[in-house]
Amino acid sequence: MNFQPLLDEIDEEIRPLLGQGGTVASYIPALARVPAQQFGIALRTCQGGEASAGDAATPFSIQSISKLFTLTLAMRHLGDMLWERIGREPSGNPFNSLVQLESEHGKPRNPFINAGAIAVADRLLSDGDAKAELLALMASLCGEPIGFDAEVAASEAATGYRNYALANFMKSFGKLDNAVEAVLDLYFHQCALRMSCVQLARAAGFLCRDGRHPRGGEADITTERHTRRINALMLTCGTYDAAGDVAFSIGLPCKSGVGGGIVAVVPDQLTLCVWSPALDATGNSLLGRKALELFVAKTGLSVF
Ligand SMILES: NC(=O)CC[C@H](N)C(=O)O
Repeated sequence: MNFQPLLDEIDEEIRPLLGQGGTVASYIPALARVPAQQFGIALRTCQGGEASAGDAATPFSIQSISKLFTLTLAMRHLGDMLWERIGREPSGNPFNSLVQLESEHGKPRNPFINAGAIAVADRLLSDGDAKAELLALMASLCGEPIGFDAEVAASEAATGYRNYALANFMKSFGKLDNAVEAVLDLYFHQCALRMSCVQLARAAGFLCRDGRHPRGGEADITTERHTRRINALMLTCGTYDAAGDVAFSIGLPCKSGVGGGIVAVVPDQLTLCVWSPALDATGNSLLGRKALELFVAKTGLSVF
């Protein structure tokens, strides 16, 4: 199927809504200065067909979408042992919340909230040069080099008080093996990966191919079993305390980031990435969600 006319149509419907709501993340200058009036959408089928519209080639800070890729690596390294340190339940709380950690003895609810991703980063660090491994994975998935935005990484470190609090709290429960500074250095860098919608739709391609490499011919990224589990976690936890509403209104596994990107998966069919920097109160892209709702309404594609 040729999705290009559909993506053009969605772009035309979304563009008049730009600037009409939401706020760009402002906790660091590099994100605060991103112009809100941008929208991109890109799609890749599991056979490799691609379509894109709007600002789909503009690189942005992928932020929490990176949690998808570090989780994939950690599941590869640790298998089911990973779940000794990290839960699989939606948190129902904001992504950077501290409240559940105390009563739950430093075990984060899931790998997609900040605490969970910090715990994943700790596990990866114990297994070698995690930054290099992450960059190699992203380059392989995209077929071109992907880099960290040094300014974003430095600002995340300079202002990441809550993330330091989360990491120190987990360390106090004996739930991080590595030094807090080293764990957060990896976490801040993964958040600072810069990619476009086109690159993210490609990179997530293994999630609609039962874990096989998006471009085929190369080693599998992960197993079919892990892929099913990653997609399940995206559906239940990938958009934080909006996950229930996203499942209700979109019905696809999604992973968002405060840079305004959302990756979505239609298992066995395609992966999508939408981007628009203005966020709703839950830290998810307002028009990104709207665009995914339009996509599902127009195609009838959903896991339900
Ligand atoms: N939801 C997000 O994208 C959060 C990422 C952000 N860098 C943070 O750690 O708070």
